[in-house]
Amino acid sequence: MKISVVGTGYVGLVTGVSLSEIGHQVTCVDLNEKKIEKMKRGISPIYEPGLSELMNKNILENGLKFTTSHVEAFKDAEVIYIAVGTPEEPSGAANLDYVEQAAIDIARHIARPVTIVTKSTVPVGTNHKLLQIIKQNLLHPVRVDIVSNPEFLKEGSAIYDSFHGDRIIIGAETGHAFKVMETINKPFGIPIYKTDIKSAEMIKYASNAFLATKISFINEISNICELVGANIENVAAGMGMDQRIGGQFLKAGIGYGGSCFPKDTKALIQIAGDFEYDFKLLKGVVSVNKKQQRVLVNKLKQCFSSLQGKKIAILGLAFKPNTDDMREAASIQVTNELLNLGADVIAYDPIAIDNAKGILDPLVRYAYSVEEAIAGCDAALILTEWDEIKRLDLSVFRQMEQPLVIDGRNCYSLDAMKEARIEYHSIGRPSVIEIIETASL
Ligand SMILES: NC(=O)c1ccc[n+]([C@@H]2O[C@H](COP(=O)([O-])OP(=O)(O)OC[C@H]3O[C@@H](n4cnc5c(N)ncnc54)[C@H](O)[C@@H]3O)[C@@H](O)[C@H]2O)c1
Ligand SMILES: O=c1ccn([C@@H]2O[C@H](COP(=O)(O)OP(=O)(O)O[C@H]3O[C@H](CO)[C@@H](O)[C@H](O)[C@H]3O)[C@@H](O)[C@H]2O)c(=O)[nH]1
Repeated sequence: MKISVVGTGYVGLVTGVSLSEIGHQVTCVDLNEKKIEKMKRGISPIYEPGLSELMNKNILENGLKFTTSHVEAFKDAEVIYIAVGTPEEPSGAANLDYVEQAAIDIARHIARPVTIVTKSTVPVGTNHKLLQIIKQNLLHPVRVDIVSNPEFLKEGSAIYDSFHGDRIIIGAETGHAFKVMETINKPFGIPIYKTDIKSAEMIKYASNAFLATKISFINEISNICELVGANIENVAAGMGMDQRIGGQFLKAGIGYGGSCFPKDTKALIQIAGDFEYDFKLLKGVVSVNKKQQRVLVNKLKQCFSSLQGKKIAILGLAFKPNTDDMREAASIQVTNELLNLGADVIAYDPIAIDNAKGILDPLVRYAYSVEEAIAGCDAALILTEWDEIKRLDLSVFRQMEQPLVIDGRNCYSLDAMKEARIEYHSIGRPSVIEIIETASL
């Protein structure tokens, strides 16, 4: 089918590339000329494993196109996906300016029947509103169907997720729209769940809110583990064996970040609030997450009488491994707090440094290897569990005069740290200094 995708952020680009890969004729349109120029030259604007290769393959083999022209993108399209951002408003609500503008852009350029598919995460009721906006702005009286088709990809494994997702949600109200979506998506071979539009919109928010709840829950348990002397890794493994609970998203750490969980949890609280419903549980999830992001600095504070002038290495800046995305990364809060406490902060990330430079405080200095970051430091804080960091030869920490590692992602086994005789504090597990002290009694 002839498909256009509006917006080439994570979702738009991955959607465009994967629809092209399964044989559709795809044109991606974005207002950002620099981005489009890059993609035309085969350069992905995002670091995402496998994306650049698949994008170039589809440019060459399947005629995947990029443009800034609405005329070029919309004139022949049978289906148009909206994948523009829905960022957080100061109130927590989703900002719908970009999706509404995209709807107007579409309405002003279509001259044949079109199915509009919303991939962006939008509050319940938005698709009906978009359909109204489109109908009010049409220059030619053509049939328009609307579909809610929320996206569930995870950054860092976006390509894999597109081809191996657990389900494709299709919210529609006409037989024609369901048929078009089934035709488009059949080659993915992923189970399709058909529902009404409002339920599809809610499935997306409820799914993210549930996953965020799992994370805040396990983080609370990890804090209690530290108090009672249990080990969160063992607790999560034992819990996850119960298929009703499931082992995924039970990794304790420094809270969730990224472009989705923080904003979508707040947006759902707001959606409920619009109907005077107080979503107490989700408010708890959000406040636990805020508290959890402070856990590392609190642990560090307990190791020193003052952090004034202390040199602290930050290992990992991206909100999760295998992405250069810095949106709502814990590193923002942690570096700000350390600088406020007078520490000298030197940071390393294998991929995200360029993005970090535009986001972190200018006082943060950067290193281009783990070794360079920790040389002469008083402590190293691990914020992102990159493979490179997990696989480090632990002797590298010996470059610190008194090795002290505070790990927000539980990258190393307690036994290995004990053997390396490195003071090691992690999440929900006994501290290695205590183990060394107890063993030598
Ligand atoms: N990032 C993810 O992993 C992810 C996963 C699932 C769902 N989502 C949802 O998908 C949506 C997009 O997220 P993202 O991270 O890809 O967004 P993004 O903000 O990174 O990218 C959006 C792109 O849309 C472009 N744009 C804005 N208005 C436009 C217009 N009128 N015409 C053409 N282009 C326009 C921008 O220039 C930008 O390149 C959001 O609603 C988000 O919540 C994101
Ligand atoms: O057990 C876990 C799992 C994740 N996280 C953290 O949670 C955040 C989000 O991680 P993840 O969900 O893997 O990445 P995202 O790319 O943000 O993906 C989420 O948000 C997307 C946007 O809506 C959805 O499409 C995905 O299904 C949903 O997983 C990151 O900070 C992770 O470090 C944990 O702390 N513990």
